Amino acid sequence: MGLLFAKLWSLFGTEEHKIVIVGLDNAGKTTILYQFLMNEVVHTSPTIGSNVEEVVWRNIHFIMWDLGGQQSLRAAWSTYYTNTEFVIVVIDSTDRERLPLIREELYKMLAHEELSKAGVLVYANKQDVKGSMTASEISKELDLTSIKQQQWHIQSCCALTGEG
Ligand SMILES: Nc1nc2c(ncn2[C@@H]2O[C@H](COP(=O)(O)OP(=O)(O)OP(=O)(O)O)[C@@H](O)[C@H]2O)c(=O)[nH]1
Ligand SMILES: [Mg+2]
Repeated sequence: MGLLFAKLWSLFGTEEHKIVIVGLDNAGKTTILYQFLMNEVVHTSPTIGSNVEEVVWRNIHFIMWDLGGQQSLRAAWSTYYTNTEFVIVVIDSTDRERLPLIREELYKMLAHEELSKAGVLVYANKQDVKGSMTASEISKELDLTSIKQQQWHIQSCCALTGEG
């Protein structure tokens, strides 16, 4: 009986939630992952493939997949979507020129069957840089209010300080 209980408990105790972090190259995804993990800024280089880390917060285990954002790697994003509960979309708020491209990638991603019930968090990163776009500007440009199927939220942040 005790053994069974322990087994059940361990099942609940190790409940895991899968999160994928996507966004164009240089957006700050890897920096954000390690900010979550260690509250520290690590020196990053462009991610080839993915990084995966487990972040534990109040006994809840989050398995976070940080995907490479370079063009050649974006086609592989969809192979990570199975069982994903949350998607974090990281945007370089200084990168005005590529917003149309971000928009295209975002809606392509949201149309995926496996993400139809996922929660979406959009990070407007690099708010420390002067002249960066605000979260509301980005929200407007990306037409986020047109997203009806998923729950979404946009949050401005700075991965270097951990703000947001
Ligand atoms: N000023 C500023 N720079 C940042 C911020 N977040 C990340 N960076 C810098 O942006 C660069 C790219 O960061 P990464 O985290 O490697 O970007 P990535 O999205 O993982 O890029 P890929 O792996 O190529 O897809 C690094 O030089 C970071 O130090 C921020 O909030 N402000
Ligand atoms: Mg990276």
